[in-house]
Amino acid sequence: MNSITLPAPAKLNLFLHITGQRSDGYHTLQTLFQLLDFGDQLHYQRRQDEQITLQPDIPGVATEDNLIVRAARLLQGYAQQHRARVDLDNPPLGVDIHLDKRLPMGGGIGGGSSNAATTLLALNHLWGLQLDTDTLAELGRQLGADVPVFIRGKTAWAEGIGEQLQAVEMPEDWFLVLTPDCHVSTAEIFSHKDLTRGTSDITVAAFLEQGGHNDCQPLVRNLFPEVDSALEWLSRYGDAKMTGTGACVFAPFDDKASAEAVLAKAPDHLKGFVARGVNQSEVHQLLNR
Ligand SMILES: C[C@](O)(CO)[C@H](O)COP(=O)(O)OP(=O)(O)OC[C@H]1O[C@@H](n2ccc(N)nc2=O)[C@H](O)[C@@H]1O
Ligand SMILES: Nc1ncnc2c1ncn2[C@@H]1O[C@H](COP(=O)(O)OP(=O)(O)OP(=O)(O)O)[C@@H](O)[C@H]1O
Repeated sequence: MNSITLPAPAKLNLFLHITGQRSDGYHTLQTLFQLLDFGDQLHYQRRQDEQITLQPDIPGVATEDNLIVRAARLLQGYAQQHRARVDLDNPPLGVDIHLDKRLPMGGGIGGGSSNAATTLLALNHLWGLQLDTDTLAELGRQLGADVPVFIRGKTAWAEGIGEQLQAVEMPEDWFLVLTPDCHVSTAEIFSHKDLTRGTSDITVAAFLEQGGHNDCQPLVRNLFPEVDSALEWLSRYGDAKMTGTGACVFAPFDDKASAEAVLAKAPDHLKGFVARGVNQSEVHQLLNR
């Protein structure tokens, strides 16, 4: 196989409870990662040398820092180390990558993390590495706390720092996601003195019955008026919440038409998209074919 095209789906955090902080600074949390059927698109073309290229650049993100390039380099290094001992005649591990970016950055919908996960999955396939899911998830974890859920490709309950995952079947609701025009830094929110860090653990059953909240939401609302006004507007039509550390906000709807009807009413400055919640990522469905 010489080329492959795969999506990089977005996720929503249906709730996000911060339950504590570890000695390394990372926060322990509970969340429900809901995968969506909407995202970026990536195309991978094998090269006959060991170079890794990415087009087009993301404005404001240096190529070396791009999670797509970092994921490709990490996998290349891992494969070179582990393959060399087995077979020196392997074809070169190089690739030209093309990115069609649709997801807003810093939106709390996991765009960068999903790009990284799709890249690990795609190159494992394209380069014929046959690494198992646990190995890919561990490589992904080194790139970001949100990468493993996209590697496993299932809507999931998460604990720990977000890496302990348990698949959960959710009703495949439709969501209206609004993308306020501001960029929220995850690191800034997690290091803020006013973040609530002591929410008690709940069970999956308790969440399914009573729901949950997002501990980052009050803080982000205070810091970013754009998020505050998006939440206020969407609350008129549904159960509006923020995802992750923001900036995106969302509400569930029974069907696509209802979600689209609300989006059509949004004031000009409020952009967004309608997507369906899925229990399995489209990436895995395509790779399994
Ligand atoms: C808040 C969530 O979006 C929920 O889905 C994620 O847990 C964030 O995951 P992510 O964007 O992949 O985060 P990373 O890139 O690993 O970390 C960004 C920064 O957020 C902080 N961070 C992240 C995850 C976590 N459980 N505790 C943290 O304190 C760390 O300061 C870290 O430097
Ligand atoms: N391929 C990429 N796509 C998006 N962002 C990237 C990428 N590579 C690096 N980044 C950097 O990562 C930052 C976070 O991007 P991302 O879109 O994952 O945010 P997010 O949606 O808030 O993610 P999360 O929900 O995982 O916190 C961006 O601001 C950008 O600087």
